[in-house]
Amino acid sequence: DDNKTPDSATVLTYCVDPDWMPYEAIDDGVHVGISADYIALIAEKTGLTFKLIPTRSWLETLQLLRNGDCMLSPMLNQSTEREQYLQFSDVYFRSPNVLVSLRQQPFLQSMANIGTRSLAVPKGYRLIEYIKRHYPETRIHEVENEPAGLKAVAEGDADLFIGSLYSINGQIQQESLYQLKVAGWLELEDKLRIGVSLPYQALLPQLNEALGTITEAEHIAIYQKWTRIKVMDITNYQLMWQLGAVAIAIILLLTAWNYRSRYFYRRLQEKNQQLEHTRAELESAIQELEFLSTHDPLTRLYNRNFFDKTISVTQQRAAQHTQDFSLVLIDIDFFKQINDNHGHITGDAILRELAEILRAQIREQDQVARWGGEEFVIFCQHTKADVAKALCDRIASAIKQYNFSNNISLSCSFGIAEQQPDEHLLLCFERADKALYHAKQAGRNQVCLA
Ligand SMILES: Nc1nc2c(ncn2[C@@H]2O[C@H](COP(=O)(O)OP(=O)(O)OP(=O)(O)O)[C@@H](O)[C@H]2O)c(=O)[nH]1
Repeated sequence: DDNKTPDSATVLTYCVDPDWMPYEAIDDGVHVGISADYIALIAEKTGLTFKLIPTRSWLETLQLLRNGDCMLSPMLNQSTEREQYLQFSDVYFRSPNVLVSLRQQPFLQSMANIGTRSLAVPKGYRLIEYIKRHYPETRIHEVENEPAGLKAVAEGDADLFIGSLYSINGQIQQESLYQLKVAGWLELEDKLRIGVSLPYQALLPQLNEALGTITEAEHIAIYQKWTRIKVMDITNYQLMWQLGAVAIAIILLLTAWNYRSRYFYRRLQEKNQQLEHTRAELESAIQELEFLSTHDPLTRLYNRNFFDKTISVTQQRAAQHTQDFSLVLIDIDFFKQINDNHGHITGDAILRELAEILRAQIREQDQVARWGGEEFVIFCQHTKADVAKALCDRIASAIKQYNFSNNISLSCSFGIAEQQPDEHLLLCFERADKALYHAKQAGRNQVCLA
């Protein structure tokens, strides 16, 4: 067949990489892997017949392609060097190229960071071409194939291996090379095509057409069939630990912050409670003080201070409205004897009991105060002397009936003064005092009118 034009009768010979799973390999003389499935698909779609020429290495495959002993190779990258003897189809399969190192190596990210590390690359791979062009400083350590490259890294003969993600993944799983990890990605990805030996390039349009009719579902089915292996652990542990540490630090900080806030909140609440307590105490102290400033602590009646103030205000009002009032002075008879005979404590009790009687007997408009030791004063507004007298009689009889402490019987003397027109309170008081004096003089236990 001189013009090399393919027809359905032609058997197309091809060579593959014998050791590049899952892309392709030769297993007991049979072509297996991704490219085997694509060859089968293309055969089905075109009616062409393909025949594998087995080889022992990728280099041998390239050799057979170069001298035309193989018409094509179904899955390889295009490169300048290869273009000298191959024509390439459209890309039909892509996969990233990755760097592999021992686990303890740092994460390198890309070729740019490999520095002086030695790099294992399979012989004949166009990656060698690529690295020599872009990273001429790199120390390249050529190996037979991908498994040999991975082994070199695992055993420390090379620092890094470079290859195709899916095949590396598969081999790490298969060989249990778990001391290896992916240490970076290459900017270069595998764009896999069919390479046709130049004398047979007329095959290409038909092959491209066949590739073009492969559906997405068919692509995915093949991809999944051969890459359905556990995803290699490509975790960057160092970064993970760092992130973890940062996260823990943040959590601890937040917890500490929260704890401190709560602590301060509690302290604040305590302080507030103390403050509230102190405020309440202060308020009651103020109330007590206010009370004491106008009241007698023993009898809880008004004291002289209140009486002075209130009466002077009332006096002014009385002067304006010519309101009349009466003053009643009350003095306990022989109180000294009570103290002497029964003691001061009983004397105090008697004073409180008398105060109780006075409070009970006075009318709403009256105001009673303890004037001094055993002396009381009642200020009776709008009250004439005769009405004040009636009040005194009522008080005297209440005292008589009252059951005092220690069964003490008690009497009081009363002095009443009715305000004269325009009379000053003090003068009125003096007259009441005089009346009281008369009551005492007249034998006590009686009411005297000024
Ligand atoms: N227990 C007690 N005694 C008081 C208080 N204030 C004054 N006294 C006593 O009241 C007595 C008043 O005595 P005097 O002024 O001599 O008058 P009296 O004994 O009541 O006799 P006459 O007023 O003349 O009937 C004194 O012994 C005071 O010590 C007090 O708050 N409590």
